[in-house]
Amino acid sequence: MFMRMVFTVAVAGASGYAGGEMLRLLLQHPQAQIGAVTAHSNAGSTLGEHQPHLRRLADRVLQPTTPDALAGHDVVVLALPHGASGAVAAELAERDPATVVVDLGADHRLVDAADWVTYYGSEHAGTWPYGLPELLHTGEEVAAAQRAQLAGTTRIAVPGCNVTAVTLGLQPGVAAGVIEPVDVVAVLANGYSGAGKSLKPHLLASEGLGMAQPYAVGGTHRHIPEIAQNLRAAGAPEVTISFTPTLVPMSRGILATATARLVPGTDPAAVRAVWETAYADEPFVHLLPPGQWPTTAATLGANTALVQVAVDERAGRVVTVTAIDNLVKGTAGGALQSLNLALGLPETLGLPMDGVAP
Ligand SMILES: NC(=O)C1=CN([C@@H]2O[C@H](COP(=O)(O)OP(=O)(O)OC[C@H]3O[C@@H](n4cnc5c(N)ncnc54)[C@H](OP(=O)(O)O)[C@@H]3O)[C@@H](O)[C@H]2O)C=CC1
Ligand SMILES: CC(=O)N[C@@H](CCC(=O)OP(=O)(O)O)C(=O)O
Repeated sequence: MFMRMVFTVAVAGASGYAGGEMLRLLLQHPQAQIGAVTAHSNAGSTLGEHQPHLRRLADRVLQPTTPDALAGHDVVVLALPHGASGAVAAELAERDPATVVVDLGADHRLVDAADWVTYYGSEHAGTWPYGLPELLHTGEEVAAAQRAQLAGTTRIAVPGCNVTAVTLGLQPGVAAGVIEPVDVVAVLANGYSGAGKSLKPHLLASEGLGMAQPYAVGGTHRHIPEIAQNLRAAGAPEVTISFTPTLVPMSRGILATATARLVPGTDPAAVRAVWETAYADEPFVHLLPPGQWPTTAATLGANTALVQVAVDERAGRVVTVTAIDNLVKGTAGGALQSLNLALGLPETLGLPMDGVAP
């Protein structure tokens, strides 16, 4: 719909990590024109005080996050805490249903309202088309169904960053029926930016720089139902997942190691071809050559997910390792990729394929 046009975009939560990364990517997008930038407690200050790396927007004044500030744009990106985007989105829909609203938070991701209540403990805001273009659906070799849902949509629920990493690692094996999704174990190393900017004692550099610390242990993490939802889309009738994230001293990045039992009778030598086929045509999901392992460093700043798969024959398990930048493919990059599809633009437009190193 905006094929040869500029689109205007407002970013709510522009003082935060996800909002800041969205702005960084939008500045590189040839058809995006940045409109209002809003915040909450920091409204009234300049963007440069919070995002000093975004030089071209340094003098922009952050407005309060109100429907008045956000209305009148072609696209609104909500980078707000959980529970805050539902009300804002509802007001925007009343004012201008044609505005494309992209929610980086969790409010509109889950299909089952009961899952929302269990893991988030509030009223469910509703379900929107899910912003993971590569999501496999049962019986398909390519992710055409998810892309079809995103084409022309005015609502996008961007996945959680941990969810993106674990889903991309495991879903080819689920869709092809070579792994059993009832005994999945995922352990993740997570950078601190995933926790947002708000101050918490365990996130102080004096504490965090010297340790790796697990959190949300024992089946409590909010991303568990979202991962299960995705693996069910890929064809798993039932999913059981043990999920343990670990904060490690890096600012960006997720390294997700997810393992599952190999379906008995499966030829271990045939497993790699399943992942090769699933991702052969994906611009942003790269299965590495045998023997090369994903690292978070190789994804920083890029919208890529690096994936590797191996079979542990003695344990009878398939081991997948996936690296992403939580703020790019895990949030803002995945959002922009989905937004391109929603606007009828080339999916890869304006998105970085190459990272920064070292
Ligand atoms: N960080 C990440 O890697 C990822 C984040 N996300 C999601 O993106 C969203 C934003 O996360 P992130 O940027 O990390 O968080 P931050 O804490 O860094 O930023 C939060 C933003 O929301 C604003 N805000 C805070 N409270 C309210 C409120 N009550 N109403 C409206 N605005 C408010 C803040 O404004 P102010 O500064 O003025 O207080 C700030 O702009 C969350 O839903 C998060 O879960 C999703 C995937 C990955
Ligand atoms: C390090 C850290 O705390 N990471 C966050 C990731 C947040 C995320 O992916 O986003 P949503 O909160 O929008 O689901 C976590 O594990 O909860």
